[in-house]
Amino acid sequence: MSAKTILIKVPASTANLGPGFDVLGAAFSLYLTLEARVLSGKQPTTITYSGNNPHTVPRTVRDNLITQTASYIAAAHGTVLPPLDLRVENPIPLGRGLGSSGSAVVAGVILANEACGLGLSKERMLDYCLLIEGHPDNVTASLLGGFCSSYLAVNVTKECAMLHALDPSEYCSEGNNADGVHKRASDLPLPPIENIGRHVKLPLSKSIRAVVIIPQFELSTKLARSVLPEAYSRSDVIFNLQRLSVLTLALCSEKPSSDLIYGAMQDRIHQHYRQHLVPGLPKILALTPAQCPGLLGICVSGAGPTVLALATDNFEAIGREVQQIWTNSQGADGKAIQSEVLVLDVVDEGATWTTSSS
Ligand SMILES: Nc1ncnc2c1ncn2[C@@H]1O[C@H](COP(=O)(O)OP(=O)(O)OP(=O)(O)O)[C@@H](O)[C@H]1O
Ligand SMILES: N[C@@H](CCO)C(=O)O
Repeated sequence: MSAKTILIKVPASTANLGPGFDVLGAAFSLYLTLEARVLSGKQPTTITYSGNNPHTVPRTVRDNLITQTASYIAAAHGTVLPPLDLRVENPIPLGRGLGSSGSAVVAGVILANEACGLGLSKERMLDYCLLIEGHPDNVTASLLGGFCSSYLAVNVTKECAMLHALDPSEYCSEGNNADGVHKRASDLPLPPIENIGRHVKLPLSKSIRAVVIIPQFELSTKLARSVLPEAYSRSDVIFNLQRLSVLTLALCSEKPSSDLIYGAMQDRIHQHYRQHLVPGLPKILALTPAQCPGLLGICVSGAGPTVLALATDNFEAIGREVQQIWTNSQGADGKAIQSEVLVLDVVDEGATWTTSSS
């Protein structure tokens, strides 16, 4: 019998870009890659993982985000994921604001589509990604690529809560299908909704590169979302709306202006509420284009703690300025915060994959 091999490549992403909380996202030139060999018979699924903090990544189908996602998609189509030999290489740091969970969810949806031959369109895959991730910014960029602006056409909060309340053992099988641990779509408490989101891809200026400064500590999105208020004042909402509309166009200008962009990347919806989770953040966000030539604007990447500086020049020098502030700040362990600088491009192409039989 011929063996199927699936190769999947998914970009990292940033989200929010300042005022665009849960709206703006961009795909980065940093990729999770996954090779899946479909095994025959009743062999168990095996997962090998290399990358950032590998010991923290679960290797069982029920606990690993990629296989959990793939199993859910399979179950929602009345089938099970076949046994797999999965090899994941992931340079995207976990829990740092570079969309690692979004990339894992995208990889999981594609994996189910290919391993189970579901024939889903990209739009339908996006529906599932949105349903699982719960907010559109990271997964839209990772799946489709580019600089994206998106909204949810359906309020998925309730449905996401239902999905996350499911015990993965209700829809995951360890690959030995003999145990028959799966539910059919009609048995799942979550009906798979269609057309969940809408998005546009914006033509980001080619002269803009992203400097990401990644501290060595993690911050889970769950925690970073839990500290946000339920309601905002009218003045704070207006503050963000005004900047968001200017920012989206200003970032697409042939000659991006720091005079427009720096102020347009200010935010009152999330960064202030999260700053106690990221030591040194107020000082970092106060860096200006006058102090750092080439800097257009600076913000928290996603839910943090990584900092994103958009720039047209002096990328490494800008990264070093941020690093210096962290070196002079104390982390939770009382020590200076070490960090890594990457200079990345926003990539037009999102997730790609090939499936071959040998
Ligand atoms: N490749 C992966 N394989 C398995 N689990 C993963 C993978 N990538 C991420 N995860 C899971 O997602 C968690 C991180 O998700 P979280 O949403 O907290 O942060 P993030 O996605 O890196 O940041 P942000 O959402 O702010 O961009 C990890 O701790 C891990 O449990
Ligand atoms: N918009 C999301 C991105 C992180 O996943 C947030 O800031 O919580």
